[in-house]
Amino acid sequence: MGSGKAYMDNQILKIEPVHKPLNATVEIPGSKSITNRALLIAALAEGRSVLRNVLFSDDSHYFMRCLQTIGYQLEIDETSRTVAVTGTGGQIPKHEGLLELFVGNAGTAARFLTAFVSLAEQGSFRIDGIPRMRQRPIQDLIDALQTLGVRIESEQQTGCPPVRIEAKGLQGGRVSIPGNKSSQYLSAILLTAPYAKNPVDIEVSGELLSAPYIDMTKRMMEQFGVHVERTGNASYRVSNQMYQRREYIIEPDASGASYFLAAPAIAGGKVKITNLTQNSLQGDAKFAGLLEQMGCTVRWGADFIEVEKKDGQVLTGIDVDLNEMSDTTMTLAAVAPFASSPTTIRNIGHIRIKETDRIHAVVTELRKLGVTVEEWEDGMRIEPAKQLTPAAIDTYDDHRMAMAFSLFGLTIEGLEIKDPGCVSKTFPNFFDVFADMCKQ
Ligand SMILES: O=C(O)C1=C[C@@H](OP(=O)(O)O)[C@@H](O)[C@H](O)C1
Ligand SMILES: C=C(OP(=O)(O)O)C(=O)O
Repeated sequence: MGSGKAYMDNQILKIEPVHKPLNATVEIPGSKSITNRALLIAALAEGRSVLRNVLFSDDSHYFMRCLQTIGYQLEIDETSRTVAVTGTGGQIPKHEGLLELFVGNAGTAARFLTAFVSLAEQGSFRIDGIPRMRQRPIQDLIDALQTLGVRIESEQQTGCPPVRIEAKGLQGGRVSIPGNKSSQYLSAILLTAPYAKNPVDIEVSGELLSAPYIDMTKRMMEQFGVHVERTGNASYRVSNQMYQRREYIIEPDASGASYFLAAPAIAGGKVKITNLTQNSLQGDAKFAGLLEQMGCTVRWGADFIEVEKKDGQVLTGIDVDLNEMSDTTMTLAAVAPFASSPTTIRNIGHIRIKETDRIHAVVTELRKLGVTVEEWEDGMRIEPAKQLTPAAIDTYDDHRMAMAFSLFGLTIEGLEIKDPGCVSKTFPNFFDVFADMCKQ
């Protein structure tokens, strides 16, 4: 089987069930969120940073290509998963005319690069993506950057990309930013704030969703030598500072790991993920805790995490607020029908504006398999399934739909995943790693 990237659009992949308990050790590619933060920070630092265990997927390719288009020198070695970035100490390279940056459907690239190019002293930039990206809101970030002195607008006044920026540097000052659509706006401002002309005081108005990603941003900024001051419950101050170039090892992707941790919960046996630890920067590493609540045994080692479902162990459903790790909604939704009681997933309304309307997509595909599900605006309740029927799963150009629903194929004979190549957004060799897990 080739890597996800090799698939043709609309190809269908049949998942082969496993007939014995799993017993596998799995290596997961680098984190998307950490890779794209590290690339941005390294570009802003002065001198050459070497990033290791870099994720090579659509989202990171777009990010790297955009940095190259802007004028950064990247030494890319995909075989050793290493990228060396020569940073320019906050001076964004000059260019003539309009610079077009294409970000596909990478939310992190769209949001982080919008703030990043706003640091340029001069120059016109246009950031655009695939049609779905043109439906993903960015107005709150545009408003915040305007407040900080940037000339920026949503080109078609839709509040979504394409975004036009006439750069003249980031002035800094006070800004309030809503946190109820995406945490990526706040991360974008925090990451670039050290290079504003004046200190930046940021206040989050209203609730902040996906909060662990802000901790990740803060912790990574600290790892590269920049301090973010917490000035209140929901406020931050970043003064003028410089990132320090360094060698940096990127953690395995915890959201990508969730499918493999969930596999033994469905098929029985155990799966160990190497190099993912309890000290992870990623909130999604806590997904294992949900499986533990459902009845699995979880072991954290110095350099691994392992999930086991013991022979005869019955899973129980859980009632969870998944706001802090909403990328794992699809994974939990795939485990839930195998529990003996219902699972309720709450406070995830914002996943309707991601790669697809994820609540609706999950509910629709679970129903195809014969699962009883109740859908509401910001959540769902999944009933235990007495019997699952095989189906061809629509994946909505959403990598997480493809990866999570593959889990059903571990026990259902004849389960098919449509357009499996969409996994290339964050995990191009997903199906190779999945097949290998089943074979071990
Ligand atoms: O900052 C990040 O790296 C991310 C933040 C989250 O998005 P939201 O803050 O939009 O929920 C998450 O879903 C996304 O996959 C990555
Ligand atoms: C929501 C996701 O991606 P992004 O917002 O970074 O495009 C994701 O990877 O599940």
